[in-house]
Amino acid sequence: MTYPDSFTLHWTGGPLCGTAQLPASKSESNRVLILQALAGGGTLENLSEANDTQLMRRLLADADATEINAEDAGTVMRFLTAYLAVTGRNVTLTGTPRMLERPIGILVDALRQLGAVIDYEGREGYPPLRLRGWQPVESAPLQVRGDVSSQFISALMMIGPLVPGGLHLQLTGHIGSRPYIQMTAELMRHFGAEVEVHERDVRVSERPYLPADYHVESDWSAASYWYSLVALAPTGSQVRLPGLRRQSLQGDQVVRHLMESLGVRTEFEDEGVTLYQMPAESRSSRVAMNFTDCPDLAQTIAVAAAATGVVVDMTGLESLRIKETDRIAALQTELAKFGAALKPTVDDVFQVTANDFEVREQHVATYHDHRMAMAFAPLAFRGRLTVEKPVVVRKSYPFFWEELRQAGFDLQ
Ligand SMILES: O=C(O)C1=C[C@@H](OP(=O)(O)O)[C@@H](O)[C@H](O)C1
Ligand SMILES: C=C(OP(=O)(O)O)C(=O)O
Repeated sequence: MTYPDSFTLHWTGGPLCGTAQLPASKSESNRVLILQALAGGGTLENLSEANDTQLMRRLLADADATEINAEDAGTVMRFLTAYLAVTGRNVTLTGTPRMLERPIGILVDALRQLGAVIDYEGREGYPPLRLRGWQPVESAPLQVRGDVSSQFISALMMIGPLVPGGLHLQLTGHIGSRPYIQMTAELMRHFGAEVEVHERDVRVSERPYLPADYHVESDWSAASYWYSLVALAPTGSQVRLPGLRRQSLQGDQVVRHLMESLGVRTEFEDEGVTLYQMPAESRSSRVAMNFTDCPDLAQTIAVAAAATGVVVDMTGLESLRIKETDRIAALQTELAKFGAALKPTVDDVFQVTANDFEVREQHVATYHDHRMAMAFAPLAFRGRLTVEKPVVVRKSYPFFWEELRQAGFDLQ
């Protein structure tokens, strides 16, 4: 699809009803691509069309490249750094200007202790990186901070079976995004690995991966935008989302509980879920939510809460500052355009509030961040709205705007 410079969105119909297609999980897809590369095979069904995943697939297939560009994909940058380090490649890893501001030192330090030769081509602790091979060594337990990005831990875990004597990580500090670590462990087991994750202790045995087939579940983070759409839509709205499972590996499935406070009920069916809008009286007036385990849901909830008038005390937002953009600053600037705020209160709490929330032809900037675009789009139920640089959705949900059009939005 081609994306214009901006989209003006507008809803003219009655209740939102129908079925929406979700992309496949990019977190599952990008792990399985690495694991199948290490295992030497297996079929992969329902691979995500997301740019982050298609990029991972292309880069893994290019065995001769001397420079690899991970663009703006955190999982690609972090997972490939570990994968390429232990496969002994001599290669430079780089990314978009924003990727060069996203830290990677914790992962590089750990890989060096495992015998990887890695240099910084620019600023210490940040990409671009120059990988110069691997002399595998048996290592003492590695101390790895858990409070910057779980992707470092997942990246190390996935190469664990190749490390002589296995891998032992001792996680330090506050551990964020823990469900993604669990997802990594589960998928590794699917490919024959022996891995144990306890509170702060991760152990992976040295043992070859086995090829295995995998069918990727739909993406729960992407589903969050449909929850928000149902929350903001006219009375009586409901949407069916195929491809989501009750037994999910994705921590963002917690959206179904969080969204109850904002008036959306979930019903599981054999092949997916249906979301129902509940009466406005069923919404909470004030609620506390912690995003330590599900940072990618924070923007969806902040915008939906502001629009529905639910005061949310948000915690666990620390990692938002180092994602595709500083998501806290971006939310603050964009919410202010609608008469809403995300204000620091006490002890790392950010409170979402809205006075006279109004949608009247505002332009939402997206900061190279797919989640800014998708989190604000549901506001089009409340008035005409322009989303700038809609191409950003390519990263995780390339056909998002098509789905909105199918659902009945006017997009110009
Ligand atoms: O491992 C993964 O697939 C991801 C982990 C999370 O990142 P952090 O661990 O940096 O919070 C999440 O925000 C990202 O979208 C995907
Ligand atoms: C943070 C995200 O992705 P990544 O860190 O993989 O770039 C995201 O998809 O919201």
